[in-house]
Amino acid sequence: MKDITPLVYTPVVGEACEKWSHIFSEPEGLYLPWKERGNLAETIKNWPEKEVDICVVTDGSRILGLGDLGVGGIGISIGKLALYTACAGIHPTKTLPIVIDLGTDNERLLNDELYLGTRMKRLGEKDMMKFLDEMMAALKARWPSIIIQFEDFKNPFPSLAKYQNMYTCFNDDIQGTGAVVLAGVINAVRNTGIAPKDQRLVFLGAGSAGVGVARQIMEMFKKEGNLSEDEARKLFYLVDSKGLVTNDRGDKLQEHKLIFSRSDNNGQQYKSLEDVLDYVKPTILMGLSTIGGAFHEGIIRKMASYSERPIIFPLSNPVSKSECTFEEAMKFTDEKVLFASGSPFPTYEAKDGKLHEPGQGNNMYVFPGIGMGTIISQASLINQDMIYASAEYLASSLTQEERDDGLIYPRINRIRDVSARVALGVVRAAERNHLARNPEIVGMDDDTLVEYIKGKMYDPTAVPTEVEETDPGMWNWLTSKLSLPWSKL
Ligand SMILES: NC(=O)C1=CN([C@@H]2O[C@H](COP(=O)(O)OP(=O)(O)OC[C@H]3O[C@@H](n4cnc5c(N)ncnc54)[C@H](O)[C@@H]3O)[C@@H](O)[C@H]2O)C=CC1
Ligand SMILES: CC(=O)C(=O)O
Ligand SMILES: [Mg+2]
Repeated sequence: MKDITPLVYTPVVGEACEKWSHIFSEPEGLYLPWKERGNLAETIKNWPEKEVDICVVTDGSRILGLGDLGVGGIGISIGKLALYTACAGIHPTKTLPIVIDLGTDNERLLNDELYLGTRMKRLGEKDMMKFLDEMMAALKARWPSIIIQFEDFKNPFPSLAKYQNMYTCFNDDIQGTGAVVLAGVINAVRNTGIAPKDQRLVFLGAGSAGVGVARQIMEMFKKEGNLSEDEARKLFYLVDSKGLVTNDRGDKLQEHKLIFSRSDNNGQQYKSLEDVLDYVKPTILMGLSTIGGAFHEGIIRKMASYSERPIIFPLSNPVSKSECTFEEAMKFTDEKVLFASGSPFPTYEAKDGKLHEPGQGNNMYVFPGIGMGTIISQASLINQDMIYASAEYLASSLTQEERDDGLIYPRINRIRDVSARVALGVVRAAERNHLARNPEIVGMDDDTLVEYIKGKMYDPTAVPTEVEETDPGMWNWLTSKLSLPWSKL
């Protein structure tokens, strides 16, 4: 997993999405273009697999931190679903990558004669919602239990608000990221010895991921720190491209930022990150800004001057967009930082020769378990309690050895075990919320349920030898691959 995830996922998947129309070899997923509106149910029938458990859908408008990549965004749907198979054992033929093609505002793509998508400017939110209404209904009509994961939409809040109580769906960037970062923060905050009420958090980036993460951490501070909503909210300072988000900044704030907008700035506006840091003196600094290198030496040194164990999470992807590297964070904090990044970084050799491993605060630690837990429980909805449980079970899944080594996330090579634990948490939350519908799991204790989950995981090393007799789906899949050149197998 340690070797393969950087290839099928961040950072290399980002490059694949950028070059998608040039490296295209086979569809690998479903392309739903605007011109098929009114006909999406028929188009979706073209997908050859009878059973689909889960799909990842993007509109390609904000792929990692790389911006609008049009239909090239399907690479991220494919990459995420490859991780569903690798991390949670969802059978590959039961996964469906989707890109909806509503145009692109990327001039490079519009002028590229090899671009595979529709050559038109991206349509607005109203058209998108109409298209999504039709797609959601068509997916559910064909596969009634399908789980729909929304991924890398530029503005994902309206679809989440509209569909979360209607369909079995979740938004990975708001909810999955919120959960995975919360898990890292739970473990990191323990290591600082500073109580939640005395933490101060600055977020560079107030988009879907930034606000999603801030909301989840706020929930934890309310629960664990016995804080009121207002007391917890006041610990958060969000910074976007215009500076600190305040009520009197003079621009119309997007709806999702309002919850964290400050009113205690006495008319003063803080434009740069440096100014915000001087004002807040935070103990925690999060990067979800897509601005590579934004946490430069001066910023990191300031963080080191405010607390003994500064928490610095440069979470933007891919590596080129990371707000700083692990090496920089270690060097400029005198090796005291508690660190996690969205994309992988190499280990760091400290002055005393000890090797330190960076944490990877990436939603890949939770979305496979959220999907698997939903499949196992046969839950009809994915609610906030299920998302929160994924964070709690991830946080508590570290082994003693990992804790002794100072890790805040489990080692990636254990991801299958970890995903089973996360799935367990999701199932338990579904049961608590009366959403679970699988009669087989009623009354199972935790150990039995974890074994049950693991038993349902597809194991690629156990492909049956007589595939044509035992599993026609697998046979079809294999033969379709055999039409490719040998080198691609
Ligand atoms: N580690 C993980 O698991 C995840 C990481 N991400 C990463 O987070 C980043 C942001 O994703 P979204 O929030 O969905 O994007 P978004 O486009 O919704 O938000 C980006 C935010 O950054 C702000 N920003 C842009 N330029 C800035 C500047 N110069 N200074 C300060 N703020 C600036 C924008 O105003 C906006 O608030 C991406 O790089 C993405 O790859 C997203 C989801 C999961
Ligand atoms: C990891 C992820 O979902 C993102 O960077 O958008
Ligand atoms: Mg994403």
